[in-house]
Parts: sequence; C-alpha cells; structure tokens
Amino acid sequence: MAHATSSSLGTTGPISRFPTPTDTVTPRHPRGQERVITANRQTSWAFADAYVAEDEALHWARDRARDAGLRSVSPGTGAALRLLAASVDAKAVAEIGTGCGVSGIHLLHGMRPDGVLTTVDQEPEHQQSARQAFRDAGFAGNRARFIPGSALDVLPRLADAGYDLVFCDGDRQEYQDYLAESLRLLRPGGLVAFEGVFANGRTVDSGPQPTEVLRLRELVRAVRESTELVSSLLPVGDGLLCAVKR
Ligand SMILES: C[S@@+](CC[C@H](N)C(=O)[O-])C[C@H]1O[C@@H](n2cnc3c(N)ncnc32)[C@H](O)[C@@H]1O
Repeated sequence: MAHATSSSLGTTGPISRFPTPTDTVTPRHPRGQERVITANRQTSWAFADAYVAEDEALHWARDRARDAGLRSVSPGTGAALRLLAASVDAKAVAEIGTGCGVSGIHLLHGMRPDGVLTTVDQEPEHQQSARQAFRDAGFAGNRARFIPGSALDVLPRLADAGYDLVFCDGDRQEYQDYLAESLRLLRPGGLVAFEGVFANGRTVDSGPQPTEVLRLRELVRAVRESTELVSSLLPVGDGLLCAVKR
C-alpha cells in the first residue's frame, strides 16, 4: 500500500498531520522499550478490540448482518459507543444506519435506562432484524424508535438540540450532510461519532481514491477545523471520528 505524505496530499489535506512510515519521530522512551511496544502492537489492538465481550443477541445480529452483506461495527467500536453514550448520560440518541442492530445494542447498553434510541435506515428489513435483536438483548420495545427512510429525508424532521449523541453509519458520501444535521440536532455538550473514516486504510493512501474516500478526507478536515467542535479520531475498528459540540 502506498502511504500518504504531506507533499503528496498537500499541507492543508485532512491527513497532513498523520505520521507516516517516512516521518522522523524523536523517541521519548528508551529504544528497547519502544521495540517491545511496536512488536506487540497488533496483539494489543486485537486485545483492545475484544476487551468487552459480546452476548448471544449481538452474535445473532452480527450473523444477520453478514447474511445481508452488511458491515457491523467491530466489538471494540461497540464498546467505545457504549462508553460515549454513558459519558454524556445519553437519554436521546440518533443513529443513522440501523443495519441489523449491532451498534444499536451497544448504544442502548451505554444509555440511561429510560433512554430512547431513534434509529434511521432506508431498508425496513434491516430494521426488522434489529428490532428482534434489541428484544433478544432484553430491551423493552419503547427503548427504540425505528424510522424507515433515507437519512437526508428523515433527519430534518428530528428536533433541534433534542439529542445527546448522534451516531453516523449510513452512506459515507453523505457524512458532511450528517455533520450539518448533527450540529443542529445536538444539545451543547452532545457528541457526534462517524464510523469507518479509515476506509480500510484508503483515507491515508496516496493512490487514486473513489469519491467516498475524498469525501471522508473532507469530513475529517471539517470536523478538526470546526470551532464548534472538540474532536478526536479514535483508532478503533475502522476509525471512529468523534467530536463534542461546545
Ligand atoms: C454499515 S450498515 C450499518 C451497521 C450498523 N450501524 C451496525 O453496526 O450494526 C449501513 C446501513 O445504513 C443504511 N443506509 C445506507 N445509506 C442510507 C441512507 N442514505 N439513509 C438511510 N440509511 C442508509 C443501509 O441500509 C445499512 O443498513
């Protein structure tokens, strides 16, 4: 894989501050210790991704998603979503891209016991699987509001400042639109998260990339440069871009 450099992508590109294999990094640890950390990195990442165990309902939802040819969030990303929902004491969460319910179950676990997940998907049969998965996971029917439809049709109908967290996992080409809607939907102190911003490594690859990847780079830049947001790109799963609305 070709790796991006600041010269190949322009100094103003969204990934211009990412370290690359050619960067010179001044070691801050004794050399021996640095080697141990590097050698164990893959194992450490695998350990982190499996850190929170998944139950039968999650396994069932993952299997349905696989059958339908859908990506689901990784267990590590799911654990991060739980943490984020709990950290904002989420009572109202909006999700774009229900899928078969893997991310939804994780979000519900992190939310307040009386919290409601509003989840949008353009494929009603995916939402049927998610509904079953939420039930199997032990969540009462009134904990989730399923809205079928295209995100850009549904989001404008949701209430201003009515949400503690917005999780975006729909059409990656629409993420910039989801960002604009999220800024309207979130209360101050609320949090937005975008799944899959690494695009399997293509976001930092200097080779020719499809529009989806170019849009993801624009999103990463826009979130980082927004004065309304405090952001962090978590290297979990396929990259979870998170930001708190000031
Ligand atoms: C990657 S899957 C979501 C997986 C789910 N978040 C999980 O981890 O279990 C993406 C979902 O977004 C839905 N989707 C794609 N584009 C959409 C759009 N423009 N509006 C609404 N839903 C969309 C697809 O039907 C699919 O179910």
